[in-house]
Amino acid sequence: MLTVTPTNLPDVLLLAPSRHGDDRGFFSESWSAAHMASAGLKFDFVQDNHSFSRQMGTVRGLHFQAPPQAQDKLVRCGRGALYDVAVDIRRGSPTYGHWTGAELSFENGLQLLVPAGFAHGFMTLTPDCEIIYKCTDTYAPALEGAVAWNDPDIGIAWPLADAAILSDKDSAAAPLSALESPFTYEARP
Ligand SMILES: Cc1cn([C@H]2C[C@H](O)[C@@H](COP(=O)(O)OP(=O)(O)O[C@H]3O[C@H](C)C(=O)[C@H](O)[C@H]3O)O2)c(=O)[nH]c1=O
Repeated sequence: MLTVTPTNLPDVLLLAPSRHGDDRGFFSESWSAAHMASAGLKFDFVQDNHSFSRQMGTVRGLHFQAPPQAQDKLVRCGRGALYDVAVDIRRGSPTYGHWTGAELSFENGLQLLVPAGFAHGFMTLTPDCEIIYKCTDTYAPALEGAVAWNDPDIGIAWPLADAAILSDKDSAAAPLSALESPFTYEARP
């Protein structure tokens, strides 16, 4: 069973696969093409990513891959907790530059569906935090792009903004205003 909840950004969805608890713990079908199809969702995932961040307050993002290898992502937290964020970077979108965020954790089992056309990033809320996410295209470093995590024009309300730990790459990312976005908004039929 899969529960799908809309967010304030159309196309970015919060998914909750059911968990079967017993005295040992729980079992969950963390991803099922059948459950996705039942919810009207079809994504051909081809790569799983798994990253580990030792320190609370670690920020990775905001990143995207440009077409022709743009990636839809289905994100979950395997250990600890994190604040996951998507930003609409589709030129012409009525929600261009708008963001949505959700706390994903081992405990809540929630997942965020971040379609291509959205920059993705997260901030860890615990030490020793693991993120696991499925992607619909393979890694293409030449097509990677980034937007500043703390762009004031986006205004993401990061939970631990004063304690952010970033890579040099992410510290140097430009604001959205400097981006020639490779994505164009197409209204759903
Ligand atoms: C993304 C990626 C990276 N790598 C290698 C490249 C580097 O040697 C090393 C670390 O890469 P990076 O610093 O780009 O990792 P993150 O900062 O976690 O980047 C990710 O952060 C946000 C949250 C994302 O949504 C993207 O998937 C991705 O951009 O892993 C690979 O081998 N394959 C990959 O798919």
